[in-house]
Amino acid sequence: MEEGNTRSSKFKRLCVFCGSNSGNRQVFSDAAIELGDELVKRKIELVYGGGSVGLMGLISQKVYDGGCHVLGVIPKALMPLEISGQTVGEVRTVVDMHERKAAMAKESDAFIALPGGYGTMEELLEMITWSQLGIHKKPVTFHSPCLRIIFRQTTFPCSVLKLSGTLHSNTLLPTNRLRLVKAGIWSNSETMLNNRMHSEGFGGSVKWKLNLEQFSHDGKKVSVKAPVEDLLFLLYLNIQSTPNEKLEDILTAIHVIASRNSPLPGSSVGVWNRELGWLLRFLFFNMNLLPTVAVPVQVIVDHLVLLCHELVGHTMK
Ligand SMILES: CC(C)=CCNc1ncnc2c1ncn2[C@@H]1O[C@H](COP(=O)(O)O)[C@@H](O)[C@H]1O
Repeated sequence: MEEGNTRSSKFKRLCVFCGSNSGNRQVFSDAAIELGDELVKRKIELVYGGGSVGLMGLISQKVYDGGCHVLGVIPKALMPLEISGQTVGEVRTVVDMHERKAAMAKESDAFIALPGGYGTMEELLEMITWSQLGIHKKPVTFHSPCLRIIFRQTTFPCSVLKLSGTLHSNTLLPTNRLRLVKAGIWSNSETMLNNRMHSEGFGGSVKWKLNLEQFSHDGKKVSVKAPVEDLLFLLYLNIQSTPNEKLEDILTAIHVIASRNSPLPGSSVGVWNRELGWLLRFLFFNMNLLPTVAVPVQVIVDHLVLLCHELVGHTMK
């Protein structure tokens, strides 16, 4: 809901993981400032790692200047100004990095990662792991508006995504593999987060999941109830390995779905339709830039057919 320049959000406090450096490209700083603006617009409080270095400093200053509460959680060892700089807003001192992460997780409703290095990646992956273990049930994602930029210009999410390649060694259960590749494809991080909340039963019942019992990988049948976004993300990861004629079919199918606007009452199909439209554009822009995950093309096509039937079936009722 929008009121002038202010939007409401179901998230009160968001934890942002990001680089302690600004990187060598303006787009990273822009992304931090842009996300800071989004939080202010939505009156969402920030939880972050404290200090004023790098992207952490940029986003915390932006949110603080915008009048929203900022909580910086900083280990004693990083407290000296010459290490981390001045923290704006509330400062919570903790004993070590472990306690910091636990505090950041406890204080937040969701997690978003901006570009960063090892620290950011470690924090992001730990939150995904905790989600996998059921330690928390909060959404975890990348700040999607800069996803395209990140794909083009850093190896960070590519590294995360490449981890999803472990699916081939069966060390990741299909359900957890899907959790790992949750990085947003949407134009709007919050839509993505809301959908995660939605599909995981927060703030509403589970309404829109595909039953992937027909999913066959390496000759094995798996049984997964997956939100549509997971399927689309798999598609997105694999589109590069899809032969052109199939690709055209897929994109046409997506377009047909995207042009439908008659969701079931109370369902999130309307949201999906909009997001599918965005996906279409995104796919065209990024087709050649994506890491390949060698899921057989036929599996993806089968999924998509299933997806079309499900979506069309539901939207036409
Ligand atoms: C000793 C030193 C170089 C300190 C730099 N100053 C820092 N101050 C506060 N948190 C930090 C600092 N460096 C890394 N971090 C932690 O690591 C994450 C970012 O690491 P990175 O830049 O992506 O890899 C941050 O979210 C934060 O939790």
